[in-house]
Amino acid sequence: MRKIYIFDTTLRDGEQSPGVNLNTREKVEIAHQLEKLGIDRMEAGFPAASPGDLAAVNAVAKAVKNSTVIGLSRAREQDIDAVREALKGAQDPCIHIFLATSPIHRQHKLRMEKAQVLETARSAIRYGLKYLPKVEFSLEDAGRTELDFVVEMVTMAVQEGASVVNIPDTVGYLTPYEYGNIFKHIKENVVDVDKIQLSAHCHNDLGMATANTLAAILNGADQIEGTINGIGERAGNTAIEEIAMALETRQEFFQAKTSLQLSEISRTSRLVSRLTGMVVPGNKAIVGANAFAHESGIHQDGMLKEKTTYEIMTPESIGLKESKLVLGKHSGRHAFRERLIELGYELSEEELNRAFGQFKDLADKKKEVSDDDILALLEEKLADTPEVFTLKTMFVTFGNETTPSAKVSLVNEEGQVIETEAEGNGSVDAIYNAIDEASGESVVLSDYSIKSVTHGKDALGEVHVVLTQNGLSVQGRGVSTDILEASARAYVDALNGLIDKRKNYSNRVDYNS
Ligand SMILES: CC(=O)SCCNC(=O)CCNC(=O)[C@H](O)C(C)(C)COP(=O)(O)OP(=O)(O)OC[C@H]1O[C@@H](n2cnc3c(N)ncnc32)[C@H](O)[C@@H]1OP(=O)(O)O
Ligand SMILES: CC(C)C(=O)C(=O)O
Repeated sequence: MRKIYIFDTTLRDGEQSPGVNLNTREKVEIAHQLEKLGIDRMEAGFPAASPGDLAAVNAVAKAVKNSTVIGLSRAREQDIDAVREALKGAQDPCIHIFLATSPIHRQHKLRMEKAQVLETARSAIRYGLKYLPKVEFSLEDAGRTELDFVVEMVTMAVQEGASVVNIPDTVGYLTPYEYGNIFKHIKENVVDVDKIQLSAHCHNDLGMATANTLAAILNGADQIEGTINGIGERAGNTAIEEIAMALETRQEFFQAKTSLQLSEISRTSRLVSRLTGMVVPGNKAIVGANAFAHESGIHQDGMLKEKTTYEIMTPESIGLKESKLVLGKHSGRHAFRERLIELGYELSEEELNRAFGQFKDLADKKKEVSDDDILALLEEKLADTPEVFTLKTMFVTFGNETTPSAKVSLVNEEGQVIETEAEGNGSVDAIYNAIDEASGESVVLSDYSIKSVTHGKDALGEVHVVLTQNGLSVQGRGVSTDILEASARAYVDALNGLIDKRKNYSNRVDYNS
């Protein structure tokens, strides 16, 4: 099967994402992980950009043993010299020289005629090859370049001895049909085209980077360029993990493969996200938190019966442990029962129906129902919880340069008012510390969530907490237009439930009897 070479530019085009700035140590850490992932070639930076980038590229060049390390350069001798300097010590160095070829870039940016572009690129490739063993040449904005000029430029690069010629859709303008067609045209019209590798480099401005890259592969591209998590200039680049998994999952269709260690994908994605600070959206293909999570009852039922009903690839294949069945308001009885079994409960049909009803009520109010919520539900007494404590007053002091503190007064069953004051890491923590003192209870806050129940500035906030104490879990809810008050109410509600549950523990509804 045909091998597709993977050129990673997370450290160069990826770093061009607004707000991202990787230091040398971070670049080297990512480079090591890219090696583990089995990346064939990695672009470590643009050495002429700054002395810092030159040093970082040099550090990567020296650290990496199993991939080609590449430095980017304009078609200018000073940039090429910077790459020479930066790649000193690299096992397998390569320079990547680019020059824009489209009419828009020629006229407005470079202010060059076609012939000047051709000759500038030719001289740069020659100069590069004097000092470095391999040159990749990119026709920046090839996607908007006249096809006959693309052929002329690629022919020149082949004649000058470039190893790889890259055809970027720099501004993410093309459709898969058009982009694939450029590769087909080059293959059919460039003499000796087999002396070079053809490379695809796509941007995601119209959300077509992955589709365009796959179209290039179908039309003869030997190498694809992209970044981890698809980060990069503007809307980003082709996400390498998407290409790798598309080729893997649809091997019979593409008849091409990469030599990536697919089980390193998840780890690489997490590292890049952490070091760049670019959060991966939950619904991102392959590496998003929801990519292997199932929430709706019908899907969860299918997954429990046979995973291939709703999963075209396994989470294990990218290095994750397992799929997630997320319990929420769309979940059904099958998934609920399965989770109960995992938690150690075997319920009768009647018990299941009752617990499922309570679960759906809770799911209507909470985005995701956790195991602690379920345990709290199962262990909850069916009668109304008597109020041992009620919240009378609260007063919170917060300033960004002072320690938050809270004064709380609770009324107990005997009608006594207990006033306490405590500090905390934040306002809610201070309130909870004060309530703990007033109630004399010692509990663990195992879940806290807040949501707005209505819309607008005067929206009601609903706080949901789960408290645990010696193996008992209880949930509590509080609603108020003020989120601090809602937080206090939820906590007191849960404390009352806990005290009541403790009293009645021996008589509790035993679902396992
Ligand atoms: C599509 C891409 O992603 S390309 C990579 C983009 N990445 C970067 O630009 C990051 C690093 N860049 C930088 O740090 C700076 O832009 C530098 C150091 C490279 C250049 O800085 P400056 O000398 O101040 O130039 P500036 O960036 O303002 O302008 C670019 C100049 O390069 C020219 N230029 C642009 N591309 C090329 C090229 N491939 N080859 C030769 N010259 C080029 C422009 O025409 C312009 O020339 P001019 O000054 O004669 O008008
Ligand atoms: C330098 C080139 C390859 C580039 O990043 C682009 O055209 O998008």
